[in-house]
Amino acid sequence: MAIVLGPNRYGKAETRLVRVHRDGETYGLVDFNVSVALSGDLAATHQTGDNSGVLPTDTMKNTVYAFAKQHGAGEPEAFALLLARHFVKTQGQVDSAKVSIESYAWDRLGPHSFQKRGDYTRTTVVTVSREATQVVSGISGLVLLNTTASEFHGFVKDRYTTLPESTDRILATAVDAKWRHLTDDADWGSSFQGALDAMTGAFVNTYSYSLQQTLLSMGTMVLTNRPELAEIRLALPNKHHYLVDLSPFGLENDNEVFIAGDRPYGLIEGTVTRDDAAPASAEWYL
Ligand SMILES: O=c1[nH]c(=O)c2[nH]c(=O)[nH]c2[nH]1
Repeated sequence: MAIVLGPNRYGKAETRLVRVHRDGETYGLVDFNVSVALSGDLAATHQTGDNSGVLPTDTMKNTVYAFAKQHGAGEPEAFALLLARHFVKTQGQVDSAKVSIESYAWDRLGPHSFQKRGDYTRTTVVTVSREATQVVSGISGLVLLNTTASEFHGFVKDRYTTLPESTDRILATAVDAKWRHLTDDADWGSSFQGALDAMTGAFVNTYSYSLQQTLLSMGTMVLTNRPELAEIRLALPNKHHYLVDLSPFGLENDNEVFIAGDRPYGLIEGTVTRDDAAPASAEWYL
């Protein structure tokens, strides 16, 4: 009886690629989650640790980003075929390359602005006491992205600061907001839609030097457009998109190829208030 190595494969799973295609004033956006798995003559690394036939998974990730720059990223099938054929063609020890891509859809809001497809959640919390009634409406999971018109620089630099200054970056967030009504009587449906349109419009139209600035402009637009509202609270995660350094491959990256970060993320929170509004009931502050 012998104990033998059975079927095996290896690769880089879930490379998060965001590819911005700049076509004049209009920007395209492709959002992929790419997984590569190679199989072939890989016995040596398992049996003796001889890695002479092992293409590092790190290289697979780099290949995804380099190919996205060189060939663009369009239909996921075409991009997957390109990658899979590359690994089989260039690596003699590889018999088979499996490339899986999840593609996330974004709907266009403007020349460089997008909303992630998929429903947000509309929320409400009503509190009735003997003295007062408070109606709070809100939204969560509204994911917005600007491919440009966002900068972040001039910030504090201490001995731990490594963040490069940016004069052109992706700005993306998942809006989590709650707003309180002045009264218990409104056209709730159009009030919600109006608040949503105001938030989205402000995100799209604000040339941003910080997500904090975008937050205030979103809150201000909501209160300006919706006289029935007293106050809005916004929690905006900064969904970071990191520019990939393609210089080791002799490629420029003019804000075209990004790693979509997961965590940690910046979290920017703030309240915007109509200063003559009656104070909220206690629940608002809990
Ligand atoms: O808009 C931003 N605000 C920040 O406070 C911050 N901090 C950071 O690292 N990146 C950003 N971006």
